Amino acid sequence: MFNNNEIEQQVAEFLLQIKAIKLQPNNPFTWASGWKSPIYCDNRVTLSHPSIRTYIRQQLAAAIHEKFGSVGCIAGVATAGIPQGALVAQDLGLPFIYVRSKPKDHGTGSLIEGDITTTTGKRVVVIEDLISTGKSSLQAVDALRSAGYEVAGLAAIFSYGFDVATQNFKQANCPFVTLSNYSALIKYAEEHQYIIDKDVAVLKQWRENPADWGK
Ligand SMILES: O=P(O)(O)OC[C@H]1O[C@H](OP(=O)(O)OP(=O)(O)O)[C@H](O)[C@@H]1O
Ligand SMILES: O=C(O)c1cc(=O)[nH]c(=O)[nH]1
Repeated sequence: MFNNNEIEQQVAEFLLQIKAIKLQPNNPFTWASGWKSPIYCDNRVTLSHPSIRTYIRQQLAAAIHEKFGSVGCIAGVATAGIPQGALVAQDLGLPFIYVRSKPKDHGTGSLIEGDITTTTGKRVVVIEDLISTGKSSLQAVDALRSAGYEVAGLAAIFSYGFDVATQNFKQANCPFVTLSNYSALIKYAEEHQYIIDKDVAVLKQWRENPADWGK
């Protein structure tokens, strides 16, 4: 049974354990959106830990089954969604394709890579590693729809839970599910002394207005 709370906490614990969560209040990260941030969640690190990537793969597969039912294809969002998506596709025995952020500028010039000519498997679930604003995810969703796919929804490992992302997904009419999220992460990190009070204060201030923080 897909149990959200338990999974949220377990994934948060894994991310903290393997130092995939990085805090740099004095040397902020720049995100894909251009936002500055004191925190970075590097889900790519999970790939280097076989038992953790297995857990994530299995939970993503279970979430897809529960939330989106029967699907014919898995699509990864380049680049961090590619390995996660390929693992999930393997788990489910489904075809796999991936969507680049822009068309390749040589060779085939493809935006979507893989066999997109099959008429079966046109109901696809998109795999992303992380949702901040949701822009990268939804760009991939658009590309797939333009190529004739029916996007059942998107599954990601982690979301910051920003309103802007919720609105963007709603506007795009694309349901999504994530294994863990920022509030579960902070709860676990505070309870288990992964962050010091000074950083908790910075994160609280950042979370109030992430788009303008550090500018
Ligand atoms: O929700 P958004 O505001 O779009 O941000 C999230 C995106 O940012 C990261 O990708 P990045 O652009 O860093 O590229 P990568 O996957 O190639 O590392 C992440 O993997 C998501 O795709
Ligand atoms: O928004 C992003 O670019 C981003 C944030 C984050 O915490 N981790 C990541 O991989 N990308």
